[in-house]
Amino acid sequence: MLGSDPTHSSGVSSITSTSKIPTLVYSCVLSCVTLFATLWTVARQAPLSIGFPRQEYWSGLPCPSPGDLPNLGFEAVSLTSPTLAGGFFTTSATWEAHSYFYLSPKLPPYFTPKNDLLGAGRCRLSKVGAGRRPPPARVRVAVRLRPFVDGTAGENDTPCVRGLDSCSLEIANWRNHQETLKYQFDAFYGERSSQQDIYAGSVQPILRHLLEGQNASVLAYGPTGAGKTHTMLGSPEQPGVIPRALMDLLQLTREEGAEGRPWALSVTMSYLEIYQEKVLDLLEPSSGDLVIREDCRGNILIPGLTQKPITSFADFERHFLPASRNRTVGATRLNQRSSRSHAVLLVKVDQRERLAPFRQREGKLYLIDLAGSEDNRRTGNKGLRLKESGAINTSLFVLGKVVDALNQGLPRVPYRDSKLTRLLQDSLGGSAHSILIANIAPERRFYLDTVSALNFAARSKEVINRPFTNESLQLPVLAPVKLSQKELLGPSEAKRARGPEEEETESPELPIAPASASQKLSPLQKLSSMDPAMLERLLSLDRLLGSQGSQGTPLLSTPKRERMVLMKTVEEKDLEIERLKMKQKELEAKVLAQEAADPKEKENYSTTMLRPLARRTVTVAKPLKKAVVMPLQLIQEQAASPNAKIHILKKKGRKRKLESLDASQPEKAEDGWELQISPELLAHGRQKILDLLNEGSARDLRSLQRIGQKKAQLIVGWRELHGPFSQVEDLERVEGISGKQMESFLKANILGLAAGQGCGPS
Ligand SMILES: Nc1ncnc2c1ncn2[C@@H]1O[C@H](COP(=O)(O)OP(=O)(O)OP(=O)(O)O)[C@@H](O)[C@H]1O
Repeated sequence: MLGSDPTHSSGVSSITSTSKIPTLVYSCVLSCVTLFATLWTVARQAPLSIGFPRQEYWSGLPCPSPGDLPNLGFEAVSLTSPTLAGGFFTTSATWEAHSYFYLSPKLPPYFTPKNDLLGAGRCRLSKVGAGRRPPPARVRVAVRLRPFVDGTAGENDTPCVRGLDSCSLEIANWRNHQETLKYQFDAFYGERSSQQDIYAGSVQPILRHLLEGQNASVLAYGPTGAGKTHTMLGSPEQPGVIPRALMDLLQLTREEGAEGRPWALSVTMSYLEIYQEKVLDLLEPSSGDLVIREDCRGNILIPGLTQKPITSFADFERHFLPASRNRTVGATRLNQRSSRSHAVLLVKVDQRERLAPFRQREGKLYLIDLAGSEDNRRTGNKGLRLKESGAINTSLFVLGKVVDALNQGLPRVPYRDSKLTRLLQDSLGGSAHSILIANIAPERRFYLDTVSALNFAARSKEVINRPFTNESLQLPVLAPVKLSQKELLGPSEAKRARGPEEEETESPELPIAPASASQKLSPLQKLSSMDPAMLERLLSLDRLLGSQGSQGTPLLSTPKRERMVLMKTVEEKDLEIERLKMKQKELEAKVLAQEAADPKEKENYSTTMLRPLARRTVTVAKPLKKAVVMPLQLIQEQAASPNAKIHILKKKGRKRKLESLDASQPEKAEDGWELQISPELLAHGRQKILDLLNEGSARDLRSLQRIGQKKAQLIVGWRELHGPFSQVEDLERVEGISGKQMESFLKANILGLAAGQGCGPS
């Protein structure tokens, strides 16, 4: 039997095998190359063409994202821990795929491994690090390895990462399972480290900067389920960074701000989450998506974000605990209570100097619990969870790009590519003292996430911040503006300007000084740095806008560009006023010249000047309004004559015109109310009203007939912008007061005065 002949069989087989070896090897290599070429194409190209985030694709592949795996210069070192590497890789099919992938000669230069070793046990710094002058404040990076949780450690489960000392750790090398990779950070906290260790070692030291008027940030970063929320929030038994920091900060501010100390201190908190690229106020969930803005000093602001004053830890808990329940969490396969959003707690410390030069400072502390990067193959995310995961991964991907751009000194840092990075703009490469706590998990199934997190952390180490003290002077310049918010804005606007929370804050210890009002009006720009004249105009305009019921953000809180446009408008208005004044002078000169040429006219003119209402008749800016107004007695005399005609001023709509009133028409004479009172009384009444218009406060103005709160504010605003009224009729020029209203106002007040009711404040 052919088949039973071992020799024959083996020989054929042998021959066949021999002849087929190259073909088999070739087809094997080809299929491998094809497989990975396909994966590469799908991951790199498909997302670009069909609009899915690339990160989504990478998260589904059996290897880390290219964004997560640049060669940072960590070099493989000798096998420090054979158990670590061997136990992990020898059975790992994924590892085989990785090694093929990363060692392929056809890989783009991005993946080419570096060969220059820097010495055992040391991470080489990235290129830009070399030769750079010592940074003012490098982002500090700590790594925390959590223990195996809830029996996740199997019998043979060895951790894929282990600590070497208080700053370094090693992890199995995916490139060569005979080696491990060593990383060095500012601090490493192993499985046994307590919440207090992390807090005291890495967070507490930066709190003091807040009292210097500088910003500080603490960010918890890492894959899902690695312990970020545990680190930041903890549990009642093991409180995390947030409660500890608040406890200390409040204690510190109480001590520093005590009576007799140079500064008065106050603390406020805001709490938000970034969920699916929406900024949501956790203290006021109904506020909807909020916008993130930047002021001229590069500070990041969120107008409309609720701020709660806190003076004690109980206060903090009262606001924070219910708000935390508003945070979006959900169950995934990897974490029963997985954060589906990035949570940001913002604590502001305001300081006001009690004595001259009355400086004020503001320090901000961001405590950020980032959502974890997710590999959706393992999370089993579908539907909404998958969508959330896409948003989380995308924003973390942008965070990686931001860190890379900062490290490479690129001219454009893509902060604006996600809400998260926009918010972190002053924490990464900005003005804050920042500490990044990279949380990692020991389980082997987290290996790739752990490597990614460590790489990100190592890259972040190189980011340089430039913290500065946020200090300004309290503003005595506001005093001449007579800034009395309550009075000028009226109750509703004043409430809006103060914000609801301030009602709770107003304490006898911190009276609302002019400067505090300025601060409320100007979170964007410290007013002391502005030209006082410009500031005054801005404040007037701001009040005017407020009084006109403008629903938008107060002027001084608008972004720089919009504010510049408004300031330009003010400038133009000023120019216009100047032009009109010039014109008025010219016309006056002309009139005088005419009078000089024609003495009769002069006589007429001087007679007119002597009469009541003369001002009205000679307003040169409105020459068409010129009219002869006769004393009452004369009019009565003329009215007695059947053919006599008198001229009175009558207005139709906004335009005044001279109407000839036939004295024989009694009903029209009735409209001429001015004729019913003596000229002296008329002149006196007008003058009194004019004085009140020019000198009265909004409250005083409300004592006038037909002037309510809104009109009073309009009048005050107009006066601030244009200066005093030269005649009562100027009221027409106030936006929102029509000619008809002006007329009835004049009539009501003068008649009221004549009837002895008086006008003006009693
Ligand atoms: N150091 C630690 N000691 C004990 N248990 C821990 C530690 N760190 C994390 N855990 C536990 O691990 C689980 C997952 O942790 P946590 O929810 O903090 O992860 P996470 O990184 O915030 O995840 P996600 O990004 O999905 O929100 C929790 O049950 C937590 O109690």
